[in-house]
Amino acid sequence: MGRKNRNKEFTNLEVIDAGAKGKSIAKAPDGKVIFIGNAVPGDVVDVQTTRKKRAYYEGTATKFHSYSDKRVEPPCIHFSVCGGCKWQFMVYEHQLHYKQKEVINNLQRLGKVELPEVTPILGSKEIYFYRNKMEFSFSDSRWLTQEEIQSGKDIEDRNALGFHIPGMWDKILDIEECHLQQAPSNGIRNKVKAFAIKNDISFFNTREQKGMLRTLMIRTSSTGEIMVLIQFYEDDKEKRELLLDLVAEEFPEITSLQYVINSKGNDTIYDQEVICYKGRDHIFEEMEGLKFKINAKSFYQTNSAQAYELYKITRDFAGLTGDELVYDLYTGTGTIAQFVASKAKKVIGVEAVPEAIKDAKENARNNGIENTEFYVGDMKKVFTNDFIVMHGHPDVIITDPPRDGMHKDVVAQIIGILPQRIVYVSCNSATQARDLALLDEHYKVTRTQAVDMFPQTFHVENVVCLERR
Ligand SMILES: C[S@@+](CC[C@H](N)C(=O)[O-])C[C@H]1O[C@@H](n2cnc3c(N)ncnc32)[C@H](O)[C@@H]1O
Repeated sequence: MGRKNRNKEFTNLEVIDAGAKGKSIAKAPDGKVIFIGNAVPGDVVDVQTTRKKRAYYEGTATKFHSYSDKRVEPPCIHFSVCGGCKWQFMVYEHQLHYKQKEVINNLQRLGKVELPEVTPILGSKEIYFYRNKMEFSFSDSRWLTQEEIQSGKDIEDRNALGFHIPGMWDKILDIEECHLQQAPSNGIRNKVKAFAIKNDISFFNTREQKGMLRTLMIRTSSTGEIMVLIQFYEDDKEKRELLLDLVAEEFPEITSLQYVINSKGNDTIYDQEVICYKGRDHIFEEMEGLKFKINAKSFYQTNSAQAYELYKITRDFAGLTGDELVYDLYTGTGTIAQFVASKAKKVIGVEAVPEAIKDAKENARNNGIENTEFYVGDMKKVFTNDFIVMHGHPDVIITDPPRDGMHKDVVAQIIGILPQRIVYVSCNSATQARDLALLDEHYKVTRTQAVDMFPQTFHVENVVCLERR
């Protein structure tokens, strides 16, 4: 016996807001909220629910009675299928409005934060082609469009080089043109695919775990350098070198051509040997005369221009006079630490990834910075009383944790040592709000500034300055 379809249909609903995870919001006649993925605030739609929870529904707009004036025609041909730029159909100013609203909402509702005057969110000058790093996956089972399926034809070309279909680990959407990374990113990706097909180099099959080509990573930098890394699963030296030579010949502007042979189950390269085939094994990014060496495994903020803005705000909020001992928690490759170093007495960076700390030390040395020190380890284990005794009591803590926010022991440790000022940089204002609530007894939020690093998505960065009460 088939399961009863519990999905509901609602007609003529006005979409009233956009909320968490980028979904738009309407109210059902029973008063519950409906989260809708394919509508913009201001649209009037019929909705088919796809999921029912105690407090809300999830659904899809099936018919549009009228379109919102917040809509814009998405420039990308892959828009409706690709999960990458979910807000491409919304005018950029409105994207910014909803991002700012989300941050304020989280800080006030989840963090119970008493907010100072909120300055407007800092939008990105470039709203397309702003990313400096993209990763594409190869697959021999390309995602088929509705038209292809309905045509009933036998489809021979199933090779794809592109992005995972949201929620489907084994299906890749073939990408012809992506609007996220500047040239020659699209050219390189399309040529790599064409060369591989022409020379019969097999694409990866996720289910059967076979095939040669696995992933392609392209990194570009503001200095004009380009890194290309091809990850192979099975290896065939002759074919591998043929492909790499074709790419090098076609794109002489590539300054770093590398590869990995990775026959393990997952395709992360962090525990793999990266082999440099042509050029250098790194590229450089530059900011205010500081140079940051980036290798294939290095973390670097993916929107370089907005990262510069974010770091300037962070430095400004830190209010340094040259006398302060600063801790830069979750320092990554030490970019913030080096960016503020000339304004502080000393900066101490802590980070879990050993390679990042190695880069941080090397970059600081190459930049002639002598007042930074970097330490590796899990924050809650490294950032202890003994560490403070050894390295000194911080006047200012800058913290830039991953999406999960700070571990509660790290927050407790900050409360234990009570620095005068904290600058909290966050890519997830919900976890930031949770941590601010824990700090509230001792700290007052004096400044807050949202920064848009990822136009066309619902993601937003937020910087908060906290002063001791
Ligand atoms: C958002 S990034 C910040 C990077 C850096 N501030 C920047 O702007 O380039 C967060 C960093 O926290 C590190 N991290 C994550 N969990 C950690 C932990 N438990 N202990 C220490 N570092 C951690 C990550 O490796 C990553 O480099």
